[in-house]
Amino acid sequence: MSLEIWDHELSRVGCLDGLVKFKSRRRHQWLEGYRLDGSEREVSGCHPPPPPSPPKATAAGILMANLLKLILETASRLNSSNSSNSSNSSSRLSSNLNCSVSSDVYDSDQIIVCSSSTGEFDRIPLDIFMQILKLLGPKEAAKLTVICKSWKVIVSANMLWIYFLQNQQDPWDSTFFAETSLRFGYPLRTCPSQMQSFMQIYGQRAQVPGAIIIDGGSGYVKFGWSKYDSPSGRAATFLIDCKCRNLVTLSLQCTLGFAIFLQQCITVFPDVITCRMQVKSSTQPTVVSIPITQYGDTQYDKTARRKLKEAIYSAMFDMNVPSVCAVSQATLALFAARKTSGILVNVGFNQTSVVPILHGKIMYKVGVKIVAPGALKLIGYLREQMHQRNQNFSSLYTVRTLKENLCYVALDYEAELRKDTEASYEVPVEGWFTLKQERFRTGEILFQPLIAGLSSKGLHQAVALCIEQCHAAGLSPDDSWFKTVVLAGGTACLPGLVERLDKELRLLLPPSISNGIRVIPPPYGADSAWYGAKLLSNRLESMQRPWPVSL
Ligand SMILES: Nc1ncnc2c1ncn2[C@@H]1O[C@H](COP(=O)(O)OP(=O)(O)OP(=O)(O)O)[C@@H](O)[C@H]1O
Repeated sequence: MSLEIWDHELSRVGCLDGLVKFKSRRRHQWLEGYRLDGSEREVSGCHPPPPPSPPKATAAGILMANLLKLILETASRLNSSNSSNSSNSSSRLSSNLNCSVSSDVYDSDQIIVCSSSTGEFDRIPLDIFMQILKLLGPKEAAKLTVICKSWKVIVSANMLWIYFLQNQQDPWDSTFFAETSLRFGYPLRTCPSQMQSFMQIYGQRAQVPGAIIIDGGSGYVKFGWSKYDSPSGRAATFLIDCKCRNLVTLSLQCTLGFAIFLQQCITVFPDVITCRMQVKSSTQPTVVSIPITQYGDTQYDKTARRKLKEAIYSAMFDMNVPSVCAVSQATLALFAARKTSGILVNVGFNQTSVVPILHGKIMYKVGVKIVAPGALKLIGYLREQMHQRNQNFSSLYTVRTLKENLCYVALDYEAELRKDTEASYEVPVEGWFTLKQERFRTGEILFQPLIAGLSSKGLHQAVALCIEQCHAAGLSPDDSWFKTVVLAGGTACLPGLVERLDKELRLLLPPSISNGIRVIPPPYGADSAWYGAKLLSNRLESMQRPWPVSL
């Protein structure tokens, strides 16, 4: 058999008649025969093999892939002809392939030695072998496991499947997070038990069906498919606010947020699924995020949460959804930052919530804090300031656009007042607008609500109080879980917010507690909860058993 291939480093591989011949483009010398540990055995003028580089779909790769496919076919034929004595088939196949020496296989970061062989392929250095397998792709590589035990060991190497997982749409860390931290569902286990091999994980993930994800925000609902990179669309939900004020569907008195969410379940969600996503609700598992509505730890709050749970079930199952997973928006936003414990600060549409979460569970008994300013208040305050400066605009959309593009949070408010902060932005159709101090005065109401006439705690005070209470509660031997503060919500994208909150927390808290505090920006902006739900829905077990509802 002869084969010629080209690669970016090795210009040619000669005939496969026992020895593999490579010619280095840089050194123009033939390299022949490699020891199995990856170092070359000099046959004629050898040089060290090049470091492994990411494979490219070169002609060389395609040819090599074809070669391996050919081997696979031959091996499968051999395998089936020997199937009458299947227990010995792999060893006979090995001897057919002239096995004699041992091969080295990477297992995660370690190299383990197995005393089997791949016959003539033992002569190929492992890293080149791996490059070839990468070129083959996951489907074809998986087929090679049937050849014999040795091939199975090589092809099952974690490093290969980590590569395949890394090169999927999902970022590698999200795959790892979903598999290690979320795979057992609620309640999350502190220590994930033994990991499966990454080959199994790859195979199982490939079989997980897509789910519909609906993040029912109180201002905007975000919807889309778990298999897609980002939400397919967003729709304003705050418009149904006024309808909800009259909504009395439950015997229980409930908060406005509760009623809005219920209204969303009944009217918005069916519309999103059938009209906007154009899919039959009866065919798709669905993940729903639930805004923080009932945040106390009293019997009344617990009952309200239970009622909400039942209402979600009945609303979703009325739509014939095969399975539903409803998880708090705060928990999902924390997942998006690849965390299962920490303090989630959601700068929401109507209000801002500070939510302590331990192992994926909201710590109501420590206390969820609510501060008044949310996106709506910020927009309202900016509008007021613009009116005072006689700036005219035809819609709130203009104010929102200016907030998103010109506003920021000052690190030192007093110092910022003395600076020239004038900047302009062109809003489509409306034209150019210039803002001065409004640029940072707007975001400042998160820290000093009184500026906008709101008698609420500042965000930093609410977060510091939450951290102190988590510290005092001693819920976990690990004293650092509450030192991770994750921001979420569109308004949390305001530049400077992370730095200011970090600074204020260090000023407010004693060093023994503030040491090690980390404020993390919103992992995916306004879509953080949606991404958290995406991670959850790609979790394997999610699709295989009835899903829990967790508030
Ligand atoms: N980059 C940005 N900078 C500032 N504000 C932004 C940015 N992106 C989005 N926003 C604001 O975020 C707000 C919407 O936030 P979000 O979608 O998180 O609300 P929601 O999820 O509906 O609210 P809730 O969390 O209360 O349910 C809008 O007012 C929008 O102007």
